[in-house]
Amino acid sequence: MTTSAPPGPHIEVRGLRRSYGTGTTAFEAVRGIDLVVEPGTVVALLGTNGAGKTSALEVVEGLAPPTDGEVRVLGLDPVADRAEVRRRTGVLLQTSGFPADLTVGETLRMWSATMTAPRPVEDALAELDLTDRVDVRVRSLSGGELRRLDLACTLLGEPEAVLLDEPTTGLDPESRRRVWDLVAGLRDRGCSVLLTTHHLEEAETLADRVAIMHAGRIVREGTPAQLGADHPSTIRFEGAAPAGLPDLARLPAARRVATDHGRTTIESHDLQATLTALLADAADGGVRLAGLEARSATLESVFLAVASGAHNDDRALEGADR
Ligand SMILES: Nc1ncnc2c1ncn2[C@@H]1O[C@H](COP(=O)(O)OP(=O)(O)OP(=O)(O)O)[C@@H](O)[C@H]1O
Repeated sequence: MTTSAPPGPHIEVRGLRRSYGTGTTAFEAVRGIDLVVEPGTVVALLGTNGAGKTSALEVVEGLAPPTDGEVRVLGLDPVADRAEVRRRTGVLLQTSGFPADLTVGETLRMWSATMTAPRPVEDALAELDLTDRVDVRVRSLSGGELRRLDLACTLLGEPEAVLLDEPTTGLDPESRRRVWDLVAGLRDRGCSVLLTTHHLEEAETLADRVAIMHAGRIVREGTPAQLGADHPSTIRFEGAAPAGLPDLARLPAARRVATDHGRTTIESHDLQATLTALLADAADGGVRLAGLEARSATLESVFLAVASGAHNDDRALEGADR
């Protein structure tokens, strides 16, 4: 990896807008977003379907010019300085377009031949667990293997900045974990990573910062902990509230109690206070709470609030129409 990036963010997006079509049929998919990815960090772009994640990422990748706003990758313009940006970044698109007749090994060697300083193909194969697939033709690969081949190609040039559009879609849990380790390794060696994902656990595990998009705008941005801070924790157990327990709604810091899908959920603003009181009541009443679990606010609760339109619209509109 070279170290020629100027000091400052590896990826910088300011007031980015992207529209499709013109005139009365124009549609603005990205409506003024700001995003910064510092070296050695992972930023996850989450969002509802059609939120504009891919549309934004394609501009950062240099595949389309912005309708308005500015994008810098390693201090360069991804469209005007396309050749250099391409050489120093790794891009994983949502779908790959490898020739179906080539084998895995041929594909990687062909890719490697286009690069100035690729790493050994064998290392890339081993890293993505593809060594025993080296002679298999692309057309015969499973969806997960194809995704791993795609990733191997993305990382072959030892990129300084990496853009990954849904890197683990279609991967089984074990392969997904392997990709997470790989992304964490990239970060540890100073690489910047901007990825989109629908897996909230992926964002929670990997991302230093998360941006949640909805209808073309970033409506939440921060560390996973910051995003969860305003949201209630949850306590769950199987079935309805058992006889022998006092009214759950009167537990300290309990906000909402609901029983659906065969489970009772208690939302709390102070998990420790609510849980302590619940356990004391259960002990006093000789009640066993089956399948008991307690969780701090997760990205899932933040995301669901955004998706259901319960987010703070003032913040959503901050970036609008600037
Ligand atoms: N070429 C295009 N022409 C017109 N509209 C488009 C085009 N590409 C995307 N869109 C629209 O732009 C919006 C944003 O799409 P985009 O693919 O960026 O969303 P996304 O957040 O990546 O969605 P998903 O999570 O479903 O992949 C969608 O409403 C989509 O229909």
